[in-house]
Order: sequence, then C-alpha cells, then structure tokens
Amino acid sequence: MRYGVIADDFTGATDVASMLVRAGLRTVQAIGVPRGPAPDADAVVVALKSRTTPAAAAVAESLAALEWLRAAGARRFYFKYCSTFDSTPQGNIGPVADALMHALGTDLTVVCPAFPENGRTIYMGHLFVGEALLSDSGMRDHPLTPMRDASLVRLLQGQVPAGQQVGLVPHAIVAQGAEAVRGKLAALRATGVRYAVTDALTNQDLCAIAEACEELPLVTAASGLALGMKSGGAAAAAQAAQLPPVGGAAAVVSGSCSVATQGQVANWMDAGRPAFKVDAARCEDGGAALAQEALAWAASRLPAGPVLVYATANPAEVRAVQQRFGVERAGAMVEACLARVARGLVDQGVRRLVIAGGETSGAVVKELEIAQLRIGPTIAPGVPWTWAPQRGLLLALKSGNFGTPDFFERAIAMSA
Ligand SMILES: Nc1ncnc2c1ncn2[C@@H]1O[C@H](COP(=O)(O)OP(=O)(O)OP(=O)(O)O)[C@@H](O)[C@H]1O
Ligand SMILES: O=C(O)[C@@H](O)C(=O)CO
Repeated sequence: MRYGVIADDFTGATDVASMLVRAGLRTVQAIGVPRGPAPDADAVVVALKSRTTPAAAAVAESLAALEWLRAAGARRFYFKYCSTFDSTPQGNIGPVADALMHALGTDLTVVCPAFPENGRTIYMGHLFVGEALLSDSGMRDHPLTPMRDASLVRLLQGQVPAGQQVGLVPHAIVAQGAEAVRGKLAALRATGVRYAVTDALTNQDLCAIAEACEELPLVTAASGLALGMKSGGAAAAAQAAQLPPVGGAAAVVSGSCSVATQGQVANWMDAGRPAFKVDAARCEDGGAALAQEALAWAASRLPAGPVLVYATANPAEVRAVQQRFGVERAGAMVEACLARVARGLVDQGVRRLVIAGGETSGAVVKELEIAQLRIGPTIAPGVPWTWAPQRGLLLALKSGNFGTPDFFERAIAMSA
C-alpha cells in the first residue's frame, strides 16, 4: 500500500475513495480503524466519525488510524476533511493536523479543501461555495458546524496551537505550476510557516499542488487533491465498474439538513413518491418508538417501490429542536432514530440504501456493523455506490451538499 487516508466522516471517506479510484489507485475503505491485516490495495481510506467529537478524542482516533496505516505499509498520508472545512470553533482540523505532523516528524503541510467539480474553490485563502463566500452559503446554518468565516487562514489559525503559523500559496503562484508551488512552499517553510493554505480554482490547479507535494509525508485536503495523486494504472477504474448486481428493495434515509439535501427531499415528494418525516422532537428516547412507526409505514409501501425516511428540516425547525435539547443531543437523538430505521429497512429486505449526511451515514454504518466498503461507480461527483460484502448491500453515502435535486431517484435507477 502506498497511500493511507484518514477521513473525518463517512461520506467524506467514500468521496475521497472515489477520487482515488478515478486517479487510478486500487482503493479500499475501512470503517473505523481496522483490526485485521492490510487489504491488497494501493490506498486504504480509514473512515472515522471524528469531525464533531471533542478534539482530544479526534486526535486519539486519528493517531490510531495513522499507526495502523503505517504498520500496513503506507508511506504517504492524507487527512481528508470537508470541502466546506466543517469544524467547530475548537477544532478538530487544526489539532488533528498538528498531531499527525508531530507523529510523522514533518514541519510543513498543505491545507486545501478545494473541490471545483462541486463548486468549492479557494482564492486568496478564502473558501467559496459556488459564487458565495463560505460564510454566505447554506453552511452558515449547519446544525453541528455552522461556518461563519470564509478565511481559511483565520479559521485554521484559531484551531492550531498558539505560536504555530498559517501561510498562503496564492493563485498567482499555483497557476504557474508545480515547480512554482514547490518554491513557495520552501519559502514559507523558511519563514516558519507550518500550514500552507493553497488557492485552487480548477482540477489543473489541484494537479499542480499534488505534484508539488510529492515529497511531503502528509497533505490535508478535501477530496479534490486526490485527483492529482500518482496513478496506479487503469486497474482501479475497472474495479470501480464491478460491483455485484443486487436485487431487492431500495430506500433513502436522510438526516442531512444541508441545502442540497433539502432540495432532494423536496424533489422526491414533489414527484408524489412515498416519504415519512421523522419529527426530531419525538426522538428523545433514542427514537425507538418513532423508528417502529416509520418501519411499519415502510413495510406496506416497499413492495411497490422505493421509500424515503427523512429528518431533513429547515434551519428554523432545526434551531427550535436544538434550543430545546442542545445541539449535540439533538443531533445524536436523530442519528439514533435514523440508524434504527436503516437497520429495520435492511431487515425488511432493502438491499440498495442511500444515506444522506455524513454524521447520519456514520451512525447507520456503525449500526449495521459494516467493516469495509468496496468503491463502485460514481453517481455524482464525490458520491459513488459502494458495496458492503458482509451485508450483501449496496450503499450510497451522500455528503450533505452534493448531488443534483434528482440525486435520490438517479442513484436508485443506476443500481437497478
Ligand atoms: N430535524 C432535525 N433537527 C435537529 N437536528 C437534526 C434534524 N435532522 C437532522 N439533524 C441532525 O443534523 C445533523 C446533520 O449532519 P449530517 O452530517 O448527517 O448531514 P450534513 O452535515 O448535511 O452532511 P455532510 O456532513 O456529509 O455534509 C445530524 O447530527 C442529524 O442527526
Ligand atoms: O468534502 C466534502 O464536502 C464531503 O466529502 C464531506 O466531507 C461531507 O461530509
């Protein structure tokens, strides 16, 4: 294995795994830190659920993943976080990056959440979502990690230990190519910069940055940078096309409240498709009773076609629930209910399951005790179908803000 990737959530992990496959690397995704031997692959992505946990726990889990990946033979490492830099004011991107750098004995890394194919670009160290600054995008109202500043330099400076410096490789340098980026990184390192935020507007920029980073033991980025990783050949593309055909019912479980998911849920219902709303305020007991209701509802509809169970709500509804229960508790209650629903749906014969939301995906995959995923064909940039062999199940773990309004229908049609 050449590359070891540590991803801070589950949808982010399938996102970067699908980019590595596109780059020609045979890639396996492990759910949590694996216990067994290394799989036969060019890259292993360890999916953690560490984006919103306390920083010390995120650091400990990430270091455990690093240790396993090193023992499994990885020589270069990639810390994957969100293309909207999702993090709480206390971290966790800064603390995890710092800990990984210490463990690897390196004094410089890059910071590059750009993903141009999904509208995430970086200019003068500021992150844009489409035409809006991150702080003006739907991410302002994210239930767990509201992002109200678009300056990556300032955001990261607030997360790393005091005294550590964050610098910038501006687009004027990136546009000149890998050699210029390499030179700028060396210059920043000489002035004591430890974290270099790199502007990137296009995939070509990402390829230049990836090439300039070939000597660095660690990069930190969203999935876009993986497109520029050194290719392992055509084998991976063939691998991606080869998920086993799966019959059985299809369903969608959505716990994402991101703008794109809201559109996808609305699109599903506008077409008159069956949908059950999970009322977050009724999940106080971990959602056991409500999950039973949802499953009874689904049982009578699944024979006729796919169903959607969703907690997706607008910012005002989410705020009301959070004010009543607290942010963390509200999130955990809903996740617990949706995880029960997902398990029940699989028990009812669902074999093609779309999950919307990273935290939600983490809760579902843990509930289903899935240890490993094989990466399949891409549904939308950053979202592949994956295959969970232990369960004989196709899973699409959709990042909150990815996909067109018809994503759910498109994913299900593709898997038929
Ligand atoms: N109606 C609701 N009220 C309060 N919290 C909710 C509600 N619906 C969902 N949630 C919580 O909001 C959080 C959404 O996070 P999740 O990571 O699943 O989606 P996302 O952030 O849109 O996706 P991604 O991380 O892939 O961008 C979860 O913890 C979920 O339980
Ligand atoms: O980078 C992204 O936007 C996604 O892979 C993600 O991490 C969403 O949780």
